[in-house]
Amino acid sequence: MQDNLTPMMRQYREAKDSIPPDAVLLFRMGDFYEEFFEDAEVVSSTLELTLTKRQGVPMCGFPHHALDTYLPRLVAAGVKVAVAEQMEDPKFAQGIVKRQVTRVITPGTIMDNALLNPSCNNFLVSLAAAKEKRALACLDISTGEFRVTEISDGHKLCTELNRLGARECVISHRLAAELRETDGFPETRNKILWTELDNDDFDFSRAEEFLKEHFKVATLDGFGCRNLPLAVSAAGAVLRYATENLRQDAKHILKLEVYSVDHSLELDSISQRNLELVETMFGGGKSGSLLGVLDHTVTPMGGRRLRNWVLRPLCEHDAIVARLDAVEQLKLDPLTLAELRETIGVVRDLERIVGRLNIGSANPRDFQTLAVSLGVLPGVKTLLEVFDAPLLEQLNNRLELFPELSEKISQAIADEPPALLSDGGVIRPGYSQQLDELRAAATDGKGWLSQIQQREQERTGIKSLKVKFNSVFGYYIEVSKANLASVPEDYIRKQTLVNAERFITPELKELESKILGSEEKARALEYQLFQELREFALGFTGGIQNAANALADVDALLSLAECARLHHYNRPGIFEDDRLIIKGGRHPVLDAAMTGSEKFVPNDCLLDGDRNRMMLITGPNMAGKSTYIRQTALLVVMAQMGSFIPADSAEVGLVDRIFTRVGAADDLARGQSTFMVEMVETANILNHVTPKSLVILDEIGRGTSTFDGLSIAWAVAEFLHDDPGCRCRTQFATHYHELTELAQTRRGVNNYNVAVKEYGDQIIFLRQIIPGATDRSYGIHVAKLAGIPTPVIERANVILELLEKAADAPRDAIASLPRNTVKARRKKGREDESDDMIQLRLL
Ligand SMILES: Nc1ncnc2c1ncn2[C@@H]1O[C@H](COP(=O)(O)OP(=O)(O)OP(=O)(O)O)[C@@H](O)[C@H]1O
Repeated sequence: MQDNLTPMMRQYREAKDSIPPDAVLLFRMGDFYEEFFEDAEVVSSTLELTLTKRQGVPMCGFPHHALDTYLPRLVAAGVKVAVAEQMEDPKFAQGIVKRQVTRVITPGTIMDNALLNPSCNNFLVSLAAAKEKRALACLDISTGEFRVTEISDGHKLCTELNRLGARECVISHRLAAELRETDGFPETRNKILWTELDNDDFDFSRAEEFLKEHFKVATLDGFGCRNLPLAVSAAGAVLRYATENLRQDAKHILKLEVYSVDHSLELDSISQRNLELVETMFGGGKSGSLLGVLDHTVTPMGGRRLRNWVLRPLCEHDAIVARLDAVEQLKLDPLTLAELRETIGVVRDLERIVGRLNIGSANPRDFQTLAVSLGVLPGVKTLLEVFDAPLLEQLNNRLELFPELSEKISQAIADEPPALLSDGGVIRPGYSQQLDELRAAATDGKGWLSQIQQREQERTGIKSLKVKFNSVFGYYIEVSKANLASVPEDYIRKQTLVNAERFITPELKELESKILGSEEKARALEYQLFQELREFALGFTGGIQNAANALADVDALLSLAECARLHHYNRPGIFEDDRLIIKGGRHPVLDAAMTGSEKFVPNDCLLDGDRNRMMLITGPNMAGKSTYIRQTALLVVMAQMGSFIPADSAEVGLVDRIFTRVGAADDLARGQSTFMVEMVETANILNHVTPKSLVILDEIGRGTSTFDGLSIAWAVAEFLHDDPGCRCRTQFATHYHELTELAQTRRGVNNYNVAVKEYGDQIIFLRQIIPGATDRSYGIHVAKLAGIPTPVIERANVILELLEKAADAPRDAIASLPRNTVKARRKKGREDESDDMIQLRLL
């Protein structure tokens, strides 16, 4: 079969065999990238290109210069793409042109700037598993970040996968089968491309050897990998996969860091979404999220770092205080703060430029931006010297300077270099004498020839003397027969014609060798000089990565200080106990958005251990309950990431996890009902909460019958308050007014409500959280505000009155019930419910 193929098709087949089976191959043929067979169908339908057929073979293609447009579209559509380039100039090829797959682009191994989001990391992760243990390695090949951790708690693993926002995950066939069986990682499954690899790729010895070879070390102990065999398996597998896709060693991956997820406040994917930490709930992007308010970073690295801080607040007192000290000093010196932000704003994406330099895909402009970025570092250092906060001093010490490299680049690269090296004009005039001569030969060649012609005419007195060119002799001087007597002795005769003779001179020949091919030679020399410069720059990879890392931290701290300054935030106190006392707290997003006449109403929070462990918040619809409890969680996130917060004062006892049960986002895709989702989320909280956690509950049990819902809500509240494994800080917003009676039997439960004023049949929301319970929801008022027709509103009022009368009985009964009689309570609830139904039907 293979033998019947044309040589070109055989070459195509070989290339296809060398790439993953699910990747499409863009095969360079002259000025086009061509696709064949199923690949042609995928590409034509994704890019809406014409699908043709030649000898029954489906084909599709596009011009080579359209690659930059089409490649991002294919990758964005989730297609894995392999590119096979022509490895020699077809003009000089003997036989069929050599072609080779130069890269395979999958969502996790993107290097092209056009395909990357500057404000997010692009993580490729891998999972390795053995018994109950899991290891997760994450690699951002574009920035050079490479980390690994071992996690035994499946919940934490899901959280971490979500937090990383991984684009692609590599796992062994074996683990994939296991996950499918156990329905592992449900919430992350759809967002990630799962790539299955051979089980052997995760073999410990193979992975260890690969990593040792990559890092050129004899042991991985230096990276902290001792006794972490699973971590080594995951890390080896992911790096090997990435380098295989890149078709080269990723030299800028200089270290592997071992980290622990326990060093940060855990925010599971549900809380990440509910609290709208980095994007709004319904795919609305960053604007409107907490990050949207906090992000005043001026570099892409800083933007990514701050995003990371929001998703990974700290759990350690000293580390938080160190950040707060830095933010405080920066905030107190607004002039230096502004100057630092302006100076750092010049720095471009150093991490990714260094990545491209190492992979060989950096373009001339990357060098220019590298030089400009490195050029501002001395200024940044001087400005930072003003401060003595230990963290700022530490970061300043990590900011190495690179005068040699900046200078070399400034000398070598032209002021406005083209984007492509092949366009020429990249190297600055004066950098290489040889290059200057070649360029001059190419551009000035014609001028020199006419100068020689004029000079020789004057020297010999032969007016008709001409400098000419042909492909046999190159450049020559032609003198007519009549003037031969005046030809000087240094002319060397080459040819005699009927009416003229042709001569050459040593000077003319020297010039000829300079002019001919000078353009091509100039380009080759430019390429060589560029490569030399690249080699030189590669020597600074580690140093630049360190500096970029420190700059990212500085930029993130500047951003927090700027935000604190703009929105009048204050420094929170951080404590090791379980207090959470906030005075005059504001919701960061709403507070920043309400800049008009209507101002956000500040509220307090009092959770300080035994007597104040649970705040039960009742109050009308639309009063601000959800806003208030989310605000509490957001303020804790901000405080623990080292930010000042929108509050008059705050004392935050360290929180280990924040759990939220807010709203009811249906999960129709996974076939779960609203109530089921609510219960799964609640179960997750009850199973994982610890005494150091903060739990935010916005109504529980709304999705089922009133008494089932109330019973569940009641039992959950009791469990959170009483169970020795929980006893956590809780804010519980509810419309089940019966629950307020818990405050009478539970020492740590306190009632609060949201104040409203009534004017006739109108209500005014005061947005103030005040102590005490309420027994009114004003739901019908809100329904009226929403435009429900008057007859329906009137009828609802009548029904409400009846129901309230009927409900008095069960409420009294429930309040007096002991904890373990939920079943009986439920039964009673159903009986009451049916009484209500009978009355309704009678009305
Ligand atoms: N403290 C505040 N200051 C000013 N406006 C506020 C405040 N709190 C809430 N709001 C405004 O009130 C609106 C309704 O708030 P929220 O959704 O929190 O009410 P709710 O009591 O949870 O309502 P429901 O019980 O119907 O879910 C918010 O969208 C916000 O615009």
